[in-house]
Parts: sequence; structure tokens; C-alpha cells
Amino acid sequence: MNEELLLAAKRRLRTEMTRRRRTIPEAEREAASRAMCGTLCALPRYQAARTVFAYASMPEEVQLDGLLARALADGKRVAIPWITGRGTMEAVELPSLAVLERGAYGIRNVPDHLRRAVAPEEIDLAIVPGAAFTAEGARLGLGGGYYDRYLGERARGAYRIALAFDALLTAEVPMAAHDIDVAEIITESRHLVCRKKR
Ligand SMILES: Nc1nc2c(c(=O)[nH]1)N(C=O)[C@@H](CNc1ccc(C(=O)N[C@@H](CCC(=O)O)C(=O)O)cc1)CN2
Ligand SMILES: Nc1ncnc2c1ncn2[C@@H]1O[C@H](COP(=O)(O)OP(=O)(O)OP(=O)(O)O)[C@@H](O)[C@H]1O
Repeated sequence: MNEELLLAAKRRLRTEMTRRRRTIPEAEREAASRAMCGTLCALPRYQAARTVFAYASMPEEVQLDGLLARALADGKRVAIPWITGRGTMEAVELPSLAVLERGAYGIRNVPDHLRRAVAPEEIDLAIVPGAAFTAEGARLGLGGGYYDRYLGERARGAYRIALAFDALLTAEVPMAAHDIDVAEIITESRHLVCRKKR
């Protein structure tokens, strides 16, 4: 598939899947998010991780505030994205949930005066957001290329796990060479360990 067709196919799927995740009722979203975070925290991978890169959830996403609080309480260093430019981001240390303020694209962020970068090589575990996934670990993001660049070029040693609603699993996600997959997917009902296909 050429690049243009690939991007058009991604855009189509993204529109469909972001619509789908917006329609999940809030109570269901909260329950599903709690179940996913519970599964994640039981994993040795999580328990062994010293630095965890996650994200400050937007309303339609898997709700990670509970996970962020738990990881901080577990004594881990927790980092979230800080958008630095078009398609580029850094990981910044999250000192506590209380400091978060609305930033770019309405996503909550660590305010300037508290911002401390975390070196990408130090990230043990990355919790990756996404609009759609396949059981094999292919991922469709929001279209900014932020995670593909950061995980593919900077934090290459980070182990990648996605938390996703069952409804966002799909048979196929168009993937380009630079698209980054995930090693495991946790949904509210399943834990998938993905086989490397590419
Ligand atoms: N919670 C959270 N934080 C995150 C991400 C995420 O998926 N979830 N990101 C994951 O990458 C990065 C931000 N990604 C973004 C990707 C695209 C747009 C954006 O341009 N949104 C436009 C519509 C874009 C379009 O379709 O042209 C908009 O909302 O109006 C914003 C943020 C970093 N932080
Ligand atoms: N590693 C990369 N190097 C150069 N360009 C890239 C890279 N990753 C993505 N891009 C470009 O960024 C744009 C968005 O890519 P894509 O649609 O795959 O993003 P996404 O995976 O949905 O987003 P995100 O990673 O932010 O969640 C595309 O034009 C793509 O070619």
C-alpha cells in the first residue's frame, strides 16, 4: 500500500474507532479502566518497572489516574508526555496528580515550573494509548506520530503495553514501516501477549 492510501485507510479507521470509544458510557468506561489497571498491576513486568511512562487520560480514553496514583504510591518514577513540537514529545516526571493543568489539545500536563525531563533510555515500561489495536499488537494512534517517533527512535528499550477497551480491538490496522507495535494488550476482559509478526 502506498503512503497516501495507507494514511487514508488509517484516517478512516481512526474516525470510526474514536467515535466508538466516545460512545462508551462513563460508568462502563470507569469499570473497564479499573479492571485493566488491576490486571496490569498484577504483572511482574509492572512490579519490576522502576520508571513507567503512561499518560494523562483524555475523557474518552482508558482512565489511568488510578494507575498513576498507584504507581506513585508504589514508589515508581512516573512520566507522562510533554508535547515539544509537531509530532515530537518528551517524557516528563509526574510529581503528583494534583499538579496537572490543562495544556496543548486540552490534555492535562505538568506545568512549566515543575517540568523535569526523564531520559527515554530510563523508561522500563510504556503504557501506550491508541484508537485501535489488533490482537497481534498493531496499533493505530491519533495521527500525530508522537508515539511512533518517541518509542521507535528514543525510548527503544521500553517494554510496550496497551490498555484498550474490547471495542477497540479490530481485525486489521494498516501499518507503515515506522509504526510501532505493542508487546501486550490488556482489555477489560482479556490479556493478550502479542506474537511478533513483523
Ligand atoms: N492522553 C493522551 N496524551 C497524549 C496522546 C494520547 O493519545 N493520549 N498522544 C498520542 O499521540 C500525544 C498527543 N497526540 C495528539 C495527536 C493528534 C492531535 C490532534 O491534532 N488533534 C486534532 C485533530 C487532528 C486531526 O484529525 O487532524 C484535534 O483534536 O482537533 C492531538 C494530540 C501525546 N499525549
Ligand atoms: N518514526 C517516524 N518518522 C517519521 N515520520 C513519522 C514517524 N512516525 C510517524 N510519522 C509520520 O507522522 C504522521 C502520523 O503518523 P500515524 O498516522 O502513523 O500516527 P499515529 O501512530 O496514529 O499517531 P501517534 O503515534 O501520535 O499516536 C504520518 O505522516 C507519518 O508518516
